[in-house]
Amino acid sequence: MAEDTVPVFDTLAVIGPGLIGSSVLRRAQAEGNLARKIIAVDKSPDVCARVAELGIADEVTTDAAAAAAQADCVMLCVPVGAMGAVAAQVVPAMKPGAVLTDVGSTKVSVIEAISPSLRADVPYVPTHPMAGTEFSGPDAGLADLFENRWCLITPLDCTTAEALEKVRTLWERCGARLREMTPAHHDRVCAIVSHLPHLLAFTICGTADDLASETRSEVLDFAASGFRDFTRIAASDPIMWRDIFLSNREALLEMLGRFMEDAQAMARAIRWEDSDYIVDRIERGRAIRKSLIENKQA
Ligand SMILES: NC(=O)C1=CN([C@@H]2O[C@H](COP(=O)(O)OP(=O)(O)OC[C@H]3O[C@@H](n4cnc5c(N)ncnc54)[C@H](O)[C@@H]3O)[C@@H](O)[C@H]2O)C=CC1
Ligand SMILES: O=C(O)C(=O)Cc1ccc(O)cc1
Repeated sequence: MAEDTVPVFDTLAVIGPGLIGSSVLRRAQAEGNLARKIIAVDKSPDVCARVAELGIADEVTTDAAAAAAQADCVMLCVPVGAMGAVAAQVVPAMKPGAVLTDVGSTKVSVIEAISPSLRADVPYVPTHPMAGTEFSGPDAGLADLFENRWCLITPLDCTTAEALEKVRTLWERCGARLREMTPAHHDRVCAIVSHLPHLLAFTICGTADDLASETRSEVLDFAASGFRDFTRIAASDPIMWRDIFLSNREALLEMLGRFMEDAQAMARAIRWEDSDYIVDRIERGRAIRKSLIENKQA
């Protein structure tokens, strides 16, 4: 058997087969070399029934501990606020040497929440695939969601080299590009590139919605592409984003503070007709967009 056809894990349990978890399931099914057997676990019987209907896992159950007991890798794909409780349920049931990993959008507080459940014989590899959409649930997943997207990995002292290598291979086989960093650095980077933009999108839609009703209907009728682009992000899942904001509170508040200072500076430039400042800021935005396109991340 060629090396890249050998499955990375014998049995992979995906806990929370929503957008991200079901994308991993679909990829595992499409490639055949992520795991020999795939188990999907969700607390919601409706989600389990849908995953079974979609036929994207070999086994589907609401019993997280029973699935974890069979698995060589348990991947937590639940909202970040649920990670600690789910780890407490699954880790005691895991086989010695089986790998624990998560895909949460924040890392410091997820690691803090999972740490009390960790065992010396269960290596833990925290990850964050930087790919997604505004949709959630098992129907939203895509086998190529991670193709050419970054997956950030924040190894810890309890991350063995062997577990890290396996999780890296799993994400490479999902098509992702990998980057390792510390959990604290991860949270600052994601606060600016992901969490603050979502906060701004939710806020601007709220501001528009607070306007008098006739103006609000005009917003809906005439929304130019600027507003429309914010509404896509603002359609994201409220529980997931509540959890992200609360769990990355410090880094997010710091980036929001910086943003508000810069927005004030822009307001001042507009008030005093400082054209050079305005043009400079817009040119910087255009340059960032151009680099994203060159990096194939647009
Ligand atoms: N949506 C996105 O674009 C991205 C999300 N993430 C992270 O991935 C994780 C999952 O996000 P999505 O797939 O978007 O969420 P989702 O809402 O589509 O799926 C989450 C699933 O977890 C299940 N769940 C919740 N609590 C549970 C529990 N205690 N036990 C078992 N199942 C439970 C829910 O029933 C749901 O089916 C989150 O931590 C999120 O921060 C990471 C990258 C991108
Ligand atoms: O849909 C979008 O624009 C996203 O930003 C998706 C996304 C959401 C959460 C993450 O942690 C990573 C990516």
